[in-house]
Amino acid sequence: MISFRDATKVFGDGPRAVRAVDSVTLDVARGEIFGVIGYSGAGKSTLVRLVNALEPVSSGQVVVDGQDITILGEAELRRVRAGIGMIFQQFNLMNSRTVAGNVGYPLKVAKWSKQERQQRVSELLEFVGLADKARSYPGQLSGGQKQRVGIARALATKPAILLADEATSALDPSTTDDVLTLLKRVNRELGVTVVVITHEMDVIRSIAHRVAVMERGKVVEHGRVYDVFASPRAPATRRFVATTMRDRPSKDTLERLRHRHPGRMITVGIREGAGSGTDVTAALREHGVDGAIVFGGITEIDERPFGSLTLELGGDEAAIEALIADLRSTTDVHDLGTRDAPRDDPSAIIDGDPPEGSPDEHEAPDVDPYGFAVDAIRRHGGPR
Ligand SMILES: Nc1ncnc2c1ncn2[C@@H]1O[C@H](COP(=O)(O)OP(=O)(O)OP(=O)(O)O)[C@@H](O)[C@H]1O
Repeated sequence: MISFRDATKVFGDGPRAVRAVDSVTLDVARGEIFGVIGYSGAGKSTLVRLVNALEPVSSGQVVVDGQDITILGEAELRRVRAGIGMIFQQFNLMNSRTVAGNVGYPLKVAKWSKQERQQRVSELLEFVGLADKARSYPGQLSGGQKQRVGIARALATKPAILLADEATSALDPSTTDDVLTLLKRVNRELGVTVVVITHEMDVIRSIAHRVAVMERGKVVEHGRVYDVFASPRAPATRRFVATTMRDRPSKDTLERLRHRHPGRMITVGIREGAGSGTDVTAALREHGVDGAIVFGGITEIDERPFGSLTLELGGDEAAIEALIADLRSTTDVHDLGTRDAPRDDPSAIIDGDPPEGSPDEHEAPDVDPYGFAVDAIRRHGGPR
């Protein structure tokens, strides 16, 4: 549906030039929810603005629904833009118009008749659950309701693509969930391809099928959300995953755990199929080892289970070793040792450090290039 081919956008020139989007090659499939995540200034907004040609590329190509939009004239671009809806962090509603007036505005511009407009507006308000607010003004609505109006307006002309630029960043957690659920319905029920831009990995985890991670204008990693969560490669990706998955004990938590549970502890990755919660229970039973769950969390990504459990093991030493070896054949296991003989520290994962021996071990910065300290991510990026 959308193809970036070596797409580059440079602002300014000479030594002050900023490569906001730097040689991005990426495909967004028809009918999917595609997430783009990155810290402030990574180039996310510029990337989506290339899709509706609000910004022209400096070089490379952007192909939308089979059409190379980098070679189109203004009149043709207007037609392409009509097939693309957009929603924003600050909603961008017209305060002097009613909800119905806002939603119907694009139809007025597109010269729909009054009767057709009225019918389409009530259909849209019904879809977003605001049928009773047609005559209200934006000032009388909550943030979540305003974003619903934004979504209804973006869908008015039946676009095939919806671009959502930080659409939930101004909303509280439960309202965010409602809006994300609505975006899922837009995708599933109306077949609209949705591109979601965000700095919150929770948003990606909740709705995206695939994700691209951006850093300094480049896509540093992309793939299915489940795969990216299960084995994040780029340091930036690991930090994003750590902000949303709080299932592994941090250094401080581990210290407290060791105090309460002096025995042998392990952290076991829980995945779909092999390495599932059921497998862990079966392995414990098979090896005659007791396992007390002392920390952890399992969530769903792309409707598949994902997370980890930290267990304190009790029983015969040899049986425990055999159990760990067995679990290691199907999933990742961190052996935390005992209080008196501590081993692996799973907070290495939370800190975003690459596992030992990985190629970018020496590249993982404590502070990202935009001065966003890892500590700050931990403090402010907690679970919603
Ligand atoms: N119109 C512009 N003129 C000059 N520089 C720009 C312009 N738009 C964006 N930039 C620069 O391009 C880079 C990428 O910006 P962009 O807004 O795309 O990032 P972002 O990831 O969306 O961040 P944010 O979430 O803060 O908007 C930044 O360094 C920004 O300052």
